[in-house]
Amino acid sequence: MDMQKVNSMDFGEFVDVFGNVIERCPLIAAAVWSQRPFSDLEDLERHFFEFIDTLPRSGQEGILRCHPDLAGRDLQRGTLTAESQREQSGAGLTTLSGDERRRLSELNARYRARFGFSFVLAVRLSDRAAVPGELARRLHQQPEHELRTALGEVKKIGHLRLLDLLGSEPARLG
Ligand SMILES: NC(=O)NC1=NC(=O)NC1=O
Repeated sequence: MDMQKVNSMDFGEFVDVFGNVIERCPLIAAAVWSQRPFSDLEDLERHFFEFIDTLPRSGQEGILRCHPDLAGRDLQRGTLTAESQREQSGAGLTTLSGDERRRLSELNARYRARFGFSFVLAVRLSDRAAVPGELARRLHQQPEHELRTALGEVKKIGHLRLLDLLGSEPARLG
């Protein structure tokens, strides 16, 4: 998909395509649409990220709460969004042992109790073996620092999803 196509989308099309770039936060795409035209993927992405950065803390925490837990209830129930399903199964989170799932669930609960939002990690850039360790490490971060770290992961997920959507056009030979 090229930027000319993106810039010609009406509101409904734009939110249909980009509404889940930030997990379960179509509001962000709905807001960013009015910033068109976008010069390229980086420009489009910058608008998504500026929206997140300029939210009050409560809004930023709300974005984190919209993310389904890793190997959590949504995955068990099959209620993940298509993007999350691909990411979580791609990272091997659908084939955890009972013990691994219980450990992750217990760590997630401790993390949520401490910070008031879910643990978010761009699992396409990680793997199932690293998740518990990363969660345990971040569990001890200071809240202000962890909020920034978690939002950084949201942006990594968003960047990869935008690449999936806009990808690099097949090189035009000649
Ligand atoms: N809580 C999460 O980190 N969720 C997710 N990370 C991903 O990369 N995809 C998800 O659904």
